[in-house]
Amino acid sequence: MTHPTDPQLWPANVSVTDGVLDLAGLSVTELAATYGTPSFLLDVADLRGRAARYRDALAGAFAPLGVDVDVYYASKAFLSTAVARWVHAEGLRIDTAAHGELATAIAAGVPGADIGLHGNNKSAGEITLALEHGVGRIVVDSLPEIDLVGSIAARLGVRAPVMVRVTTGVHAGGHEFIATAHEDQKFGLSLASGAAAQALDRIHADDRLDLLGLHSHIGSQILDPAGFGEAARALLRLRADFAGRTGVLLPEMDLGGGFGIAYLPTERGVDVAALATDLAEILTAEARVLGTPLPRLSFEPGRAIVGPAMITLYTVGTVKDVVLDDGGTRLYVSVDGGMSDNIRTALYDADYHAELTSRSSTAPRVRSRVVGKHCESGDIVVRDVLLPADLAAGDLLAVPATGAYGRSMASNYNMVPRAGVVAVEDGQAREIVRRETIEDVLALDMG
Ligand SMILES: Cc1ncc(COP(=O)(O)O)c(C=O)c1O
Ligand SMILES: N[C@@H](CCCC[NH3+])C(=O)O
Repeated sequence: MTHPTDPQLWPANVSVTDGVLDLAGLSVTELAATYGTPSFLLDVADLRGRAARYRDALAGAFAPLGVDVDVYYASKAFLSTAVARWVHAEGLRIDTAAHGELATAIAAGVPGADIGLHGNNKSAGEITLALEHGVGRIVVDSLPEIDLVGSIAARLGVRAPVMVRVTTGVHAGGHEFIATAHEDQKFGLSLASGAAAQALDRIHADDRLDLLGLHSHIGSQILDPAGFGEAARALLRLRADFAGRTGVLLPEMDLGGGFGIAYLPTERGVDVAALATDLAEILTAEARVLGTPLPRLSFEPGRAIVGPAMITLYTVGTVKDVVLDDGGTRLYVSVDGGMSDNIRTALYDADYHAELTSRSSTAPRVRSRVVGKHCESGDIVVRDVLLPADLAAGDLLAVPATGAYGRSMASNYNMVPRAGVVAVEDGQAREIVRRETIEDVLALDMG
């Protein structure tokens, strides 16, 4: 059994007394009574600590080289105005990829200069909103987008700061659906086909655009850091080629996000300090070969900042023993949420862990599966976990490491209201995203 205090898997401020989990000074039994379940519970100090550690590790590794580093929080992992303010206060900027994320960052009071805009199919409305708010950069993802951004900038009378997202051919990431830099997928401009160089030339020749540099995001939930170095070297070479052609040495380079975290007691997340130190060496060596100084760098971690800072709290309902082909049994533990608050298990075969957190149990641990309440047999939250055999309706189960791509990918499947997010700090809790009600769901029905 893993005791829920392993900081790789659980938020930093958890403890367990008589089997009851306490998060930042409040027990999950009190939190469930006040806010209901399923709920996402956020350890605010843990979130802020991770943001600060990423900033310090990445900036610290490059400071001795005289290279400045910006860290953008990839808000697709999870965003609310409170989270935007907290991570911004820790020195992170905000990376957005659609209207809602951009609007939330703006509503949080994050200055435009500290916001970036991504997307493979940005609308004219999104680009206009970004430029009206003076975003620090728009990451161009296709050739047609160059003219779209240019024409909107001209209409607004501004010069648009842009980067070019380069598909480097590096294959990385936890699942095919979340690898983003191989050739046959929708993101970016290919290095191999020459599309990236063509984009650079076009932007360079366009007075409406200010070309800041190159961007690469190779994938998500990456546990082997080698791909970052490979992609970075490819970008430095492209930058040197461009400088050779035009005499312009691009000032910035973004190496994206994708830093993997632990989802199981046996896993370890990426050691960002070690990764940053290795990367600093790789980039220094490559820059020496190319004879070019290093650019200002940026990174876009999402999952690694918010993922481990949240847990999902569920109430157990039906529990049944199912006989398997091998003659053994599996305990099917149904909870009051499921694929509507965590689609990752169904979508990526993702693994999660779960613990009973509302009482202690001396019952033997048995092979179990935590499933949701939706009308799909694939509605699985935790595929394989050992749970006490005496689990019963009314028990509280917690699933750790659900802060990233849980609430942000939540749905109303079966017309369930989406779970809220409760932020806890120093014994105080408040909902930062309100739990939806049936009235919210019905309100969209126009009759
Ligand atoms: C462009 C871009 N930047 C950053 C991220 C953040 O990734 P992660 O949450 O894996 O750190 C993503 C998602 O993978 C992305 O597409
Ligand atoms: N949603 C994915 C990550 C995609 C990241 C966006 N490029 C996940 O849950 O792992």
